[in-house]
Amino acid sequence: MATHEQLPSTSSRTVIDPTVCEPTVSVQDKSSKDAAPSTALRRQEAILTTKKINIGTRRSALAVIQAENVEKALKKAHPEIEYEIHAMATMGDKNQTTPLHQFGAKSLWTHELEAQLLDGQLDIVVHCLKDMPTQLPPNCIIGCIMDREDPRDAVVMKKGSEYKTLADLPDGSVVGTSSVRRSAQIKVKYPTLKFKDVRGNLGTRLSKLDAEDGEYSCLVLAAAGLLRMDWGNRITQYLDSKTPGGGMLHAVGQGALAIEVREGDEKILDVLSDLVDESVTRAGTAERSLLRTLEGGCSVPIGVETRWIEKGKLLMKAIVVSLDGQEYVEAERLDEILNVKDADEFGWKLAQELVEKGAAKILEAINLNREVIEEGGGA
Ligand SMILES: NCc1[nH]cc(CCC(=O)O)c1CC(=O)O
Repeated sequence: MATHEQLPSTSSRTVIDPTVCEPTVSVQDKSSKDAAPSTALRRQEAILTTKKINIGTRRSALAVIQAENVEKALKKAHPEIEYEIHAMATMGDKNQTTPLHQFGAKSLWTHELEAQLLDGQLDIVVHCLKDMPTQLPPNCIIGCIMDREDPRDAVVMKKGSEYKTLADLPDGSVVGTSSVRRSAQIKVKYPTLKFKDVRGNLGTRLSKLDAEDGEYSCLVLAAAGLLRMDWGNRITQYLDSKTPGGGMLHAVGQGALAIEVREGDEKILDVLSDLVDESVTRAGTAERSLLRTLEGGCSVPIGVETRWIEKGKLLMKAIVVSLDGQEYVEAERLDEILNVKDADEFGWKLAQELVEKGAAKILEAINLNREVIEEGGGA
């Protein structure tokens, strides 16, 4: 059963309708927060008593850049507070050989950091929203979803390649990706391409691609990671629903940064409220609600694309694909989304639409015959 992103319990924040579903995880909704009369005063007090914030992150180059971006934004909003970044290796970073599906849930990238957060050694943890499980552990919540880098997937050709797009590649060319969402969607449009797993952080993956005796013709990666690393010049094609010759939809949460905090840590929530991007929070919440409704605890090859058509009107497209690309179900929905609760319901409704169109059958077949149903492999 799907459960909603729970909102913090103070009256100043929106509360999910408990009759719809049991709340488990929280997202800070700035609009509802600002509505509280005593907010300004309480925030001022909280900020005055917060002296230092310990920021946790994975230790890959990309993760550290992301944490530094968060630190920069926090310093700008609250220069009086001291910040320290603690970068640590998670299980996913340490073990690059065990097939991802043997680890089970995505918490592979988040577990150790969450343990330190709950212990009090860390005050906030910076994550790619995409890497966060849709159900967080008890007492952990999303305190802030920040602005979003380009959410699209992108093609990176091997250095010196004469090709630019997936359509250019000769039959049998090998595309490097560990994401079944990517391979399944690409198979729909380009059935003659082959796929091979590629693991490691972004730098490692690019050197595997460029190696002289390398076996990959190209990689498909999140544009966001490449752009944050300043490797945007390696991108030869962006993939989205409108890509000529056949596009694809990105992962839930892709491109957005999220900050995880201890539930009830009002001081930290108040400090973070300056970093909240409301549009991204709502779009990200809708995407996660769709995933939570469909996945039933497991990762699945589903893609999404969200776009604000005009103020308050969100368009979401979604696709569920069989692993071989032979079957897929698509749906889209346009609705007025004024807060996180609307966004949560919106994602749930689009998931229902996909199920009605046959997504459940595709997902069932995948769950019965599970292989690497995991997004990515670390960055
Ligand atoms: N799977 C790992 C991962 N998690 C987040 C990103 C990219 C950055 C982002 O989405 O914010 C990546 C790399 C990739 O998929 O290419």
